[in-house]
Amino acid sequence: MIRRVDTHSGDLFADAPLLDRASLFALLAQWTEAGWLRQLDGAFARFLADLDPQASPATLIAATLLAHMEGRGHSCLLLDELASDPATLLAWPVAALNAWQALAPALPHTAKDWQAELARSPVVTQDATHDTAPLILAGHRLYLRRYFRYEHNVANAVQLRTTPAAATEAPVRAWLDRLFVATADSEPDWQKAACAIGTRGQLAIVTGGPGTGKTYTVARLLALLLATADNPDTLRVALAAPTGKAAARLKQSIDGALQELQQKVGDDLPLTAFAERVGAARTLHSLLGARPDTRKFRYHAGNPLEVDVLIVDEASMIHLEMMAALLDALPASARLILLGDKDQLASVEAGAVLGDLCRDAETGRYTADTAGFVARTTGQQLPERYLGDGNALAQQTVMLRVSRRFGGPIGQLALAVNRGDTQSAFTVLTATDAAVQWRNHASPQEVVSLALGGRAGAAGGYSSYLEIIKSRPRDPDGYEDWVRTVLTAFERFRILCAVRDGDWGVTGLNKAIETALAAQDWLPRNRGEWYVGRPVMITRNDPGMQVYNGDIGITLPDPQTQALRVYFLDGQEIRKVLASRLADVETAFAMTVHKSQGSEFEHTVLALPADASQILTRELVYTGITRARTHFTLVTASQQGFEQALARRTRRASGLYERLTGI
Ligand SMILES: Nc1ncnc2c1ncn2[C@@H]1O[C@H](COP(=O)(O)OP(=O)(O)OP(=O)(O)O)[C@@H](O)[C@H]1O
Repeated sequence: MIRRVDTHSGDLFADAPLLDRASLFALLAQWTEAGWLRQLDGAFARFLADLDPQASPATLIAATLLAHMEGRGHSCLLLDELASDPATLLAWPVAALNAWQALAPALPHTAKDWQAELARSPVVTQDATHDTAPLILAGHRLYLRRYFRYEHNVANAVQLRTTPAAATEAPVRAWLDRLFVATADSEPDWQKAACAIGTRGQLAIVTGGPGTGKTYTVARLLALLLATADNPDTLRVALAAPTGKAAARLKQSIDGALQELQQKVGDDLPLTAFAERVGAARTLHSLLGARPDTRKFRYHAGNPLEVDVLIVDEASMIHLEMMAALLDALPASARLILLGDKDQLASVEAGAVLGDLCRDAETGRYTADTAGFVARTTGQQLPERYLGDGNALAQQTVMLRVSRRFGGPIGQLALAVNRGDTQSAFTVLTATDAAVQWRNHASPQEVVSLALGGRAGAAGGYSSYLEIIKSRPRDPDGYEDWVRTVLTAFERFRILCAVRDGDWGVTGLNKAIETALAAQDWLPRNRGEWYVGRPVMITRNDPGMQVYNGDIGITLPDPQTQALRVYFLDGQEIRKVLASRLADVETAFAMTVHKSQGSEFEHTVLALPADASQILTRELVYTGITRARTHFTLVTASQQGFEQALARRTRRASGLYERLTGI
């Protein structure tokens, strides 16, 4: 019988563990108290124990871990890794792992043993279609029913959409030769190939790092689709992205690219009128018709979106549930084009959908059939090294490999980090280039001083937007323009954190920055929760008020009533909400790297604590660096923490790739 566990060492104060239900729940309570599990994880096991009074402790512990892993972004629990390498899978602190090891003799030893044990319980099924059990066992993967269904639906929809449809190749070739300039490069023009591939099948993915021309390419693909459409006047195109900011940026870039193309193609294609018809880009929540208090959207298979072509940018931020909802709402006849950087951090919520979908993007793995199609439609032969036997999705995926505006030190640093090449990263960080600076062995105070404008030559901290706030116009006519200037100035500089809590985290730094700005009279010294100049981020969707998770606004007085309102900028459009009506917000001088996805700032500061264990990953550092447009400052507590981050990859358990590949 297990009586007690030492939460420092993980030692069990008992001899050999003999696991029964009561001792299991006592143990789970201790693990929760120690912070190794969430309350929810144990509560889920209790719920299953009520459903099946015979459920074995091993089944209940698997359920607890499954809930726990879902909370950490995994779509399933990998039983083979749980048996063979729990330390890597669970990534728990040493004491927790010791406790797990002490328990191990009482648990199944191999993946097969786990499967056999789980299969015995009526709360687990291997037949998801006929049985309503809450847990689904699929080989060595254990799923919550909800996630199994999402993954299954996404895989099915992707498979249906990637069946190549017969494309009329001659007009595609003719238009592609007009839209792209021929190059003498030995590498293929992947942008041109992406456009060709985008015309066959009902799904195409264009992935690439920042500035590789994803929007440039998709604007040409739109022109191509318009030029080759049976009924171009009625072609319905929608633009969307996970956040309002990313959506506004997408619309702006596409409009710009179409305007430019209009000059190229003259009267042969009405691209300017087409851009106007496309309308504004929406957030995915708004496109799908999110409703308050329900996970269900207004648009779904029974009430599909009225669209022929849907372009979704920043697809790395789309979580599994959202991707399932998006594919469900899209009519079979519609074409979906996903744009995104597969190397960025995955969504906060469970799933790493773009990463899973782009598993073969680097190597291409194009079949002879695809290579033939690309050759006929673009006049380019794909080099041997990109040929292979990839799945149907790999045939519809193109990776853009050349960055057009990211070649300097920031681009070099991003590349080195993405490869895990610590040496090259240090070479860039220690070179004396104004674009990249590194403050090592720093304290959080260093970050605060940067927020006050402590770096010459770069967008200088937050004082510049606060300076503009001080010159509020008296004339109400000029008010909107002033609001726009304030919001634009705020977007020039940002502090990104790896963690939420502590001195290096979002909460600690926000507080310290507020205090420091107030000490220099940039902010009111006596301020309540809401004050003029407070930047805030929305932390929960509220479709009723049209504010969405991740939206960033600034608190300013209403020109008529002086009541404090939060103003948001979508492209050039201003939205405002009464501050007192916003419940789910946090101050946004410092924000997490996760929440910064889809945004770029002239000067980005990335603050990395010495030890944030599993949170500090290569993807996190890469995402942080690639938010910087002209200046990047890395602030680290220790060099070792940075090195460890580069060595650590984000891995999310999922069965999506295997489903698509039929493994
Ligand atoms: N083939 C090309 N020839 C000339 N300019 C190009 C080409 N491809 C892209 N560009 C230019 O490079 C810049 C970056 O392109 P674009 O914005 O499309 O990249 P992106 O991958 O969408 O970037 P982000 O990651 O920021 O969304 C733009 O100014 C674009 O006009």
